[in-house]
Amino acid sequence: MTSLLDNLNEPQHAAVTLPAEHALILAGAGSGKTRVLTTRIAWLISTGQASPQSILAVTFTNKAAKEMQTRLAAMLPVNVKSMWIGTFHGLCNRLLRAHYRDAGLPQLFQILDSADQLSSVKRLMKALNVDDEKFPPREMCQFINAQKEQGLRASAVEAWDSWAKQKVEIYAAYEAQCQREGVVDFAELLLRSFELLSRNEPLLRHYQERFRHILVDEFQDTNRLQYAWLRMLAGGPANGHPTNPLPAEGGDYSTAPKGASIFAVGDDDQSIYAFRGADVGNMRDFEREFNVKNMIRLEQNYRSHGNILDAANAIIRNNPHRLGKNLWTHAGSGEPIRVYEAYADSDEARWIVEEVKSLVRDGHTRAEIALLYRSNAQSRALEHALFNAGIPYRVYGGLRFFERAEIKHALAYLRLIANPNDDTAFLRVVNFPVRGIGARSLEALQDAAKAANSSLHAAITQVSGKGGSSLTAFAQLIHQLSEAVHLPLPELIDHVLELSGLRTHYQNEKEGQERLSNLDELINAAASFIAEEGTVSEEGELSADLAAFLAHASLEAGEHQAGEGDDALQLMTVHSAKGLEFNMVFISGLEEGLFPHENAVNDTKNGSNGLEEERRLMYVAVTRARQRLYLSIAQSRMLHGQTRYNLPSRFLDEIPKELLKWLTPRVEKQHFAVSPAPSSNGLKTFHNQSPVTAQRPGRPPERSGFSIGMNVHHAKFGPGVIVNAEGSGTDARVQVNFKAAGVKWLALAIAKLEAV
Ligand SMILES: Nc1ncnc2c1ncn2[C@@H]1O[C@H](COP(=O)(O)OP(=O)(O)OP(=O)(O)O)[C@@H](O)[C@H]1O
Ligand SMILES: [Mg+2]
Repeated sequence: MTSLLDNLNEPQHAAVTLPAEHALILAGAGSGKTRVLTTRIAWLISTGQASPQSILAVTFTNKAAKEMQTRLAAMLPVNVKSMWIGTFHGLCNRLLRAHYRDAGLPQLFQILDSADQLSSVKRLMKALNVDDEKFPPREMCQFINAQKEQGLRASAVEAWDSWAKQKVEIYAAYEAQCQREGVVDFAELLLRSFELLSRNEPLLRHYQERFRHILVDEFQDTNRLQYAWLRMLAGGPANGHPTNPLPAEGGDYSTAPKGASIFAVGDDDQSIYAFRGADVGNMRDFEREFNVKNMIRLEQNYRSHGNILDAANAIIRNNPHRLGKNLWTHAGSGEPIRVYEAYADSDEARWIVEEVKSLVRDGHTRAEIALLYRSNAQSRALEHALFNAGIPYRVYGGLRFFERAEIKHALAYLRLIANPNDDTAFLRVVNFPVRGIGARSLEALQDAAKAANSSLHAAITQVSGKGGSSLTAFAQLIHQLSEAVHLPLPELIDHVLELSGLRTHYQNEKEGQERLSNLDELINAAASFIAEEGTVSEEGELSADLAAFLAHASLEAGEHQAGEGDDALQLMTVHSAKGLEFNMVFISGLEEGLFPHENAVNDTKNGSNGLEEERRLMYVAVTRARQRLYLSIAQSRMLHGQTRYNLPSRFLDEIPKELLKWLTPRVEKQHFAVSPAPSSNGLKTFHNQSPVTAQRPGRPPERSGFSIGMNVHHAKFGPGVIVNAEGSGTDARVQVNFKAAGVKWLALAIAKLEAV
């Protein structure tokens, strides 16, 4: 047993062996928070202080949950699979599955992922004849999710003007639609399970008595509802007001009689989900409300070499509102941080490919090399170059396996087997593969469903004529598929692919080969899912495996993909890299406007400063690296169909110069070789013709002394780079991307612009 505690430093040891009381471990990146949390679970169990069943552990991703289970399994002879270790969504799903009746859900309720939610809202707004320009569906989804994350049902949202009232009405109609269809979105998983427990005293007591130890990783990124959920489970008051679960000011629940102890670990400097409602204030509230006596700080970093850590510390120091801590390491300073300034994104990608190749030649495994970027849109150019170079890579969080169209089609059939009233699934495949059901029949069906307040499936009998008979044939197909529900899951899927016509459809499609192999991969995924997590169906019960697999497909999308065992380069956004570590890390696209993201720079709403959050994100990115860190910049980049010219990110300037090794000369002034080309949206775009060495002058304004790509200075807006130009003589205007002020058009005759 002492071996469990070997290799812990003093504060880590103290944290692992704290008495069963509330505790907050506040510590920087790579200081061993996750390791401490996992070791504490093992220690509690192996010393007999806790049974595996009495532990609830919350991780940020499913990948992290799996890693924790693997580590625990290596430390302890217990069945870790049955333990409650998972994400908030995963744990809530488990709770709702176990108590679906009490939660007012069908047994095989389906989970809507974000894309499903959007299409569900769009469909609803169309049915309600709501102007989607005035109420963009995407914003409606954000609105609905934000309400749910505050614990507010539509009936509890206050609206003062007609615009707000209309939003609340859409929210209410959306709630009704989801309920009718037996589906829940991500935010609903949490709210529904919160309500389930807060309204069901015996059930709450059961779980409160069961979970004696609640451990939460990445606590800084919990939102208000998640915090309230934890607080309730831990034996805080059962929260009298179910529609408003937010903690009352000044509550002190530390004396609650049967309370579990909460062991929370987090890092305020790594809070990167404020834009999605996460609230660092939860750390302060936790400390105050639970009267936390055990506060431990860990400051020794075991992950990164000194130079990397110094860079991270230097960057985060620019944020004013920190709880304050500094990381240090015993490891030597290691190598300098390599910086490459490319003239274009294609050049950046090419350079990364060459570096990766040479790392692999030197014996590094690809799985230990990560390629990080701020936005998903950046991955396309990188993937293209990697694909052409034949480098195996895996994208986390991009277009994910379970989100591919052919997979969603197959899953839609499975969802209809589980629940024919799932209208989202119904509409996805009612005429796919094509079976002659036209828009008019569907409109008639939707009208009938609306009149009868029923699902589309239930309204089929109301539609007459030719459309009606095609719809009836579809209903028969679903019925026929449902009769096979007791087949083992992989066989059921195979059967569905065959009978639905999906397989034939893709066989006849020119480029269908990849889609067909993805569909086969779905069967494999189901088989390995059953092997790993298989459930035991009770007599007469609908296939529990099917329900579990569908939940898995919604919740785990993207976190692991086919061919997991291969040695592949790891591609992901910085957000999805949280908590992970790699020997070699590339951070690409370090440009103003991209990282920090332009939307964030001027964003100060919700009391959270967008730029500070971007800086924390940069801190997360840098601290993923163990041995070597590469930073890259592209002077021009194709994004969303336009070429943009950007300045290097301000975060680069925040790293002390002596830590950096420039692989390209730092050229102060760049001329781009550009030629204007018309684009379909009427905007003028420029395409790079050749590398910067070509030195062809930019286009108009002629003789003005300015050219595209030139660095300039403006008395009010400060430094920037010219990215576009039009007109000539006194009409000449240039578009400048200013480092601090963003992109602006200026008339040269008026603006006091200086070349620098
Ligand atoms: N006492 C120690 N001795 C040796 N290695 C350690 C020690 N503590 C932690 N480590 C190692 O340091 C690395 C970072 O630990 P861990 O991932 O737990 O940090 P963290 O604080 O959770 O980081 P993050 O904030 O990025 O989530 C891991 O590889 C871990 O195994
Ligand atoms: Mg961690």
